[in-house]
Amino acid sequence: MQVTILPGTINGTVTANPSKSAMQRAVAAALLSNGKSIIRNPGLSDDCLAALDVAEKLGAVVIRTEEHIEITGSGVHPRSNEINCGESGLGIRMFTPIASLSAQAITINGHGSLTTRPMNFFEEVLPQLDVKCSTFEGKLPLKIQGPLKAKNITIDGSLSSQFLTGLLMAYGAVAEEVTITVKDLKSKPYIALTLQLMEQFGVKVTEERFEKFHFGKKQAYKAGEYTVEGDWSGAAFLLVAAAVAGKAEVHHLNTHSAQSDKAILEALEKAGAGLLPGMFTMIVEKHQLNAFDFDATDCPDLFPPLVALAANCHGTSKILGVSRLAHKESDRGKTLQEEFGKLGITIDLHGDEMLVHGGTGIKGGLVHSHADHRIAMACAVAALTADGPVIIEKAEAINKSYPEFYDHLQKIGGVVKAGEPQGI
Ligand SMILES: O=C(O)C1=C[C@@H](OP(=O)(O)O)[C@@H](O)[C@H](O)C1
Ligand SMILES: C=C(OP(=O)(O)O)C(=O)O
Repeated sequence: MQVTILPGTINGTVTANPSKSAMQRAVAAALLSNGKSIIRNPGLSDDCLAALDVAEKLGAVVIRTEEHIEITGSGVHPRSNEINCGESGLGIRMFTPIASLSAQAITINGHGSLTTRPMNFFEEVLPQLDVKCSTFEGKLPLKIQGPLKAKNITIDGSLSSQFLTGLLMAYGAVAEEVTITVKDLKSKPYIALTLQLMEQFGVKVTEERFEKFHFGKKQAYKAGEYTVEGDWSGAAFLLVAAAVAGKAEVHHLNTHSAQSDKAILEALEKAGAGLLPGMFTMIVEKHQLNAFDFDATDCPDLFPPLVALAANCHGTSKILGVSRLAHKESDRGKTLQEEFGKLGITIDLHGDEMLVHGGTGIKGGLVHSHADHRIAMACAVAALTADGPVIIEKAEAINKSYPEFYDHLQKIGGVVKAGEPQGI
């Protein structure tokens, strides 16, 4: 699907979409709880729907109503010997250790970019926990057979925090007096989010400097009511749109959230945007913007909106953490360089550093999302200050995390047209 975004001014109010990171974790915790959990403000992006499907296949009863989702869990009792995590990195890395809690042999699959993302971690780690595990040359499909035994273990956290999230969630159901030790953990705030969610579902883990995670007496997840927070990762695009092209008010954003991507506020502040934070609302408005330096190692999903911001800032912005992007839905450092290059913005990649030469003027043109939701959204934001329309190919990629994105962009004043521009 093609979408065309016209240059123009932003001015409007919108409510943030639900966080898929929070929603997926809540679905997993509800599956592991005994009894009925109610998830309010549920996310319905593709990654969230895949999580609900996996939870059902692993034994939960899921009922969707107009306002909320009920998940009745009783631990892992697979109804199928195959699960599919769609395109979700978090989904597969979280549900693999969870599915390993059962003694049943299970094949775990996915599609699209997930089939190219590394899964060797499981082959190295799960056998240490008495789980048989094989991959196809480090990639999907994964074949596992548990039951997982929670033991003292040391793992490498440098590739992705998602593997640790999966182990923590699974250990929460069975662990007793054991410690997970992690070396070189990246994306730490995502682990803070995992621990917070586990505690909300009744499981407490003692954490030391994000290196040691200790489980004391045996605990059990407790079913309950959970409201999914607004998503800072998706809202970052709207906040940048406001900073470069007008003004916007975004509701349902918790400034005390554990979500790593609320760090977009620091970058906006460094760039000189006008910020008016409330407890659950952010107002951003356009001011003169200057180049900024920002370390995105622990919030890698911010790279695409940061690049859209930097393209509008006078001077060269430096963003650290590019090596974290190689195994996302696309190789995002290179994808951003290629697609923003088509819009006249030069990006240099030097090791772990990205340099964005901004303020040189954004050109209209034809770009491709590479089936990566965050690339489609970054290009849409860049279009607002371009000298002509930007046509985005494979624009439906947004459905992975933020199906409401184009509607929300329109709500705050963006002009979005399906297909190629006509008579523009
Ligand atoms: O736990 C999560 O919800 C996520 C963790 C991050 O992955 P890494 O830990 O691989 O950086 C992030 O990029 C991803 O979009 C969501
Ligand atoms: C990388 C992402 O998600 P995941 O790893 O869960 O697929 C993302 O949402 O940008």
